[in-house]
Amino acid sequence: MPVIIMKNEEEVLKKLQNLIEEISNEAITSRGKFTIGFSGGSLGKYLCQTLPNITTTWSKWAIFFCDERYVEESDIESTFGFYKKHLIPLVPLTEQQFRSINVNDPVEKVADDYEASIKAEFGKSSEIPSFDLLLLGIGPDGHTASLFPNHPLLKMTNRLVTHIIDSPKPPPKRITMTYPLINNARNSIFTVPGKGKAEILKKIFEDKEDLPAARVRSNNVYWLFDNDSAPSVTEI
Ligand SMILES: O=C(O)[C@H](O)[C@@H](O)[C@H](O)[C@H](O)COP(=O)(O)O
Repeated sequence: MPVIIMKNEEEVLKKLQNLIEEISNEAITSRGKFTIGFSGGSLGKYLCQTLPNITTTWSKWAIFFCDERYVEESDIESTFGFYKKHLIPLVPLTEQQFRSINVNDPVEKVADDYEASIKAEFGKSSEIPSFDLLLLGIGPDGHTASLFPNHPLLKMTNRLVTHIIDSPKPPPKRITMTYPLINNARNSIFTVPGKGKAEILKKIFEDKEDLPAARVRSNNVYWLFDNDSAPSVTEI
């Protein structure tokens, strides 16, 4: 559970950049590709600021979403829509390298198909896939991906991807990775600089509240804080 405290957001983003570069190149060297999960929210801005500076083999990247809103790609709330508009012009990635969703299908089917596409990406073995890296955020209520406090999805063990229709964070309908998939990742990174994250990180690290983000147990979980967000206790 590496907790890394940097001086400020700029230093946090440099650390994020270095970790993504290092993890991507290890994955490509060892396994011939790099499987990564993007989240929405402020991570989008962070990736636009960092990914253009890394040295990697972009064609080997397979990009999925830790969660995605059930909206048209053209909708401002679409996470893929954000990356298509703001990130793709900055780096040598193609749209096809992103596994987006088809909202012409019911949300239940979208989740089923997304799970099937992840299994296909990793080969149909019965093993739970191990993403090389999941980039996660944390909401003010301690949610991560679209796993919200006290929600039944927190207990789901028989699915890798599922759907939610009552997300407390709009929009209400989403698909989301579940803990069996998230916790089998080789690495996950929470990029959480800034005063705005201090309170929720205090709840998790100092008050030991059992919130959804605190339940992430990927093989390596990196918490990237800065002096404004870092709790006084850094063990959970
Ligand atoms: O699509 C989403 O809504 C995200 O995946 C969500 O889990 C996000 O990561 C957190 O809400 C943190 O968002 P911020 O980083 O913008 O606070």
